[in-house]
Amino acid sequence: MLCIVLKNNNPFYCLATEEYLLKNFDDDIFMLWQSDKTVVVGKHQNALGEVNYRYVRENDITVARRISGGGTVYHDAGNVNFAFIKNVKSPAEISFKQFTEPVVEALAQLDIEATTSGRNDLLIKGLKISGNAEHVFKNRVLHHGTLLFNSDLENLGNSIKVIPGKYTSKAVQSNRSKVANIAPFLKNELDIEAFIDFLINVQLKKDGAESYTISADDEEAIKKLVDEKFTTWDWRWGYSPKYTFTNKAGIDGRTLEIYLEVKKGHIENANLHGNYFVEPYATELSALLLGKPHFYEDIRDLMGTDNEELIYAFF
Ligand SMILES: Nc1ncnc2c1ncn2[C@@H]1O[C@H](COP(=O)(O)OP(=O)(O)OP(=O)(O)O)[C@@H](O)[C@H]1O
Repeated sequence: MLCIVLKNNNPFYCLATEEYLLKNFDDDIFMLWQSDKTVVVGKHQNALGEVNYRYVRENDITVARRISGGGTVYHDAGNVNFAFIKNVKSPAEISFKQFTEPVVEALAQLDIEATTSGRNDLLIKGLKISGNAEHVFKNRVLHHGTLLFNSDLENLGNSIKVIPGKYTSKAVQSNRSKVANIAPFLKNELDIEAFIDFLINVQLKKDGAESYTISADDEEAIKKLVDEKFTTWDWRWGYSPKYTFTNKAGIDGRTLEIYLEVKKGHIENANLHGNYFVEPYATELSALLLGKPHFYEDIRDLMGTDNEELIYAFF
């Protein structure tokens, strides 16, 4: 097993590295990585419907999409991600427990009692400390999970706080859980670097484990994947399943009712009602929205305004 601690905190780079190692290596792999403030949505989720758009924009929180299914998680410098990549003979062989158990055992060595929940979570005293997801490629599986060590839980809560009812689709919805950090449960104080060292050393002690560093060739292929997939608008936002958006906003004492149908991130149908825009302007604007990306800059430019209440009414 190759053991890797990624030395790059760019979420797109880290997610691309997972995909690259899954699809281009033949070895079993254990990898740890961390990313700057990011909300990571599952492959089949509606990114706009999962994030608090205004909050993430105003707080420089990146939004990224991963290749595995499941719900939305928040990453920052206090969160550690682990990834197992393994060859399997048949899909029936894949179980979440097989990959969460080594993590539970490692935490037990730190005197922390973590339990697996019915869903794909790890809990301490009923609070979620880890969310897990998988992606299968040919005969290989990527299992990855988060570990909240000392994350900013206020930022976590705010960046995924959504107002229900605005977005409707068949997209996978996240299950909001009560979360906790691991650090407060430790008997002996440990900083996050020491925690990462500890986790990698637990794996390195196993038979056949060796440390691996991303090579210049790996790096080149990973960067290509970053540019061609992970940072693209089409993957991050446009990949969201078709959805409808409805909102009734009060702006400057007037009302604006918005109805949008959006496919591949682009507006296919739009209706603006209420007394915010007078006719025929409302109808004209509705027509102008067609074909435009459902995105901040596009709405702002189309409305020709910096009135944030008006722009954010569209999200
Ligand atoms: N870094 C994190 N670690 C653990 N839980 C988190 C984290 N960030 C957010 N959460 C919680 O997990 C919920 C999403 O969990 P859900 O079960 O929908 O997805 P998941 O399948 O666990 O995510 P993943 O697919 O990455 O495992 C969020 O609404 C939030 O309550």
